[in-house]
Amino acid sequence: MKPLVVDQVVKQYGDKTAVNGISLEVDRGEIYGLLGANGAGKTTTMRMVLGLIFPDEGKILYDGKPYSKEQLRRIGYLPEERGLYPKVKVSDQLVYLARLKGMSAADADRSLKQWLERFGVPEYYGKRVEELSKGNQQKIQFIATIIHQPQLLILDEAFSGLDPVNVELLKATVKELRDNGSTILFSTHRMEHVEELCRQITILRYGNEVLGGSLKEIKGRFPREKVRLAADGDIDGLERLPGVLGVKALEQGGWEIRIADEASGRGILRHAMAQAEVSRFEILEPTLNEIFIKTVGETHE
Ligand SMILES: Nc1ncnc2c1ncn2[C@@H]1O[C@H](COP(=O)(O)OP(=O)(O)OP(=O)(O)O)[C@@H](O)[C@H]1O
Repeated sequence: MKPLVVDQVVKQYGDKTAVNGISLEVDRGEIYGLLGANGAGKTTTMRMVLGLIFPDEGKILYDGKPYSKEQLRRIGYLPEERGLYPKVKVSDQLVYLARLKGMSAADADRSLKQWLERFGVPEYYGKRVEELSKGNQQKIQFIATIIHQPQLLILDEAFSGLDPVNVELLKATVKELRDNGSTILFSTHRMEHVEELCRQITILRYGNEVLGGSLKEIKGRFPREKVRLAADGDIDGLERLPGVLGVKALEQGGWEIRIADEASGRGILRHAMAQAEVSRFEILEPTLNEIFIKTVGETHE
C-alpha cells in the first residue's frame, strides 16, 4: 500500500477551479516532483495533502487510511513562505514545534543539536532567528520540518535562497531521507533539481495534469532535437545540411545544432567526419526545462 495516494481531487475557490481532478501516488523511498507554472495548483494540492484544506471531490489516503490528526504528526512541511518567529531563540522554537508533533522535549533537544552539528552551525542553538541570515534561517526551518522524523515530507521550494554549498548540503540530506524510506512530495520551479532528485513527476497547468509519470518515460515521449558536436578543426557547411534548423557555436568550443529529427543527426556526423577528427557527437534528449516550456508554454498568471 502506497503511503500517499491522491485520487481525483478537485478544489474550487468560488467559481475558480484551482485543482481539477489530480491523481498521484508516492511510494516509500521516493521523491515525487509536483511542477507547474505560477498559479497552476501546486500549493493548493500540497495544502490538501497536509489536511489544511479539504478536497471538494476525490480523496487522499495515507497508508490506505483517510486523513486524521495522527497522520499530521507524521508529516513534515516546508512551506514556500517561511514562518519562524524572528524574536524567539532557535532552541526554544524548534523544541516547541517538535513537541507539537509529539516528540518529548529531551528527544527534540537532542535531535536539534545533532542537526545543527551536522549542518555545521551548532552556535545557532541559542540565537534568535532574526540574528541569522536568510539562508541560515532557511536551514533552521528545514530542521524544523524534519526534526520529528516524519514519514511523509512535503517540500515547497526547499532550496530557494541558499548558496550553492548549502544547496548541496540540503540536497544530500533530502536524498538520505529518501534512502531511509521517507515519502517525499517535492515542488519547485528549478527543473535541474527535479532531474536530479525525482523519479516521477506531475506537471500541472490551470489545475489540470498535462503530463505525468516517470521522468525517464516522459523524456522518451519527446523527440531528440539537438546535437552536440565537437571536433579538432573547423567544419564548414553545417547549416546547409538537410534537417538542420540552426547552428550555434559554443563558448567552450564545438556546436549545438538544432535538428528536425534524429535521422538528420547521422548526416551531420558523416559530414563532420569527412572534414575533421570528431571528439564529441551526441544527440541530446530534451531537458526537463525544455519539456516544461513546451508543455506549459508562456502561460503564467
Ligand atoms: N485562498 C484562495 N482563494 C481564492 N483563490 C485561490 C486561493 N488560493 C489559491 N487560489 C487560486 O487557485 C489557483 C492555484 O493557486 P496555487 O497557489 O495552488 O498555485 P501554485 O501552483 O502553487 O502557484 P505558485 O507557483 O505561484 O506558488 C490560482 O489561480 C490562485 O489564484
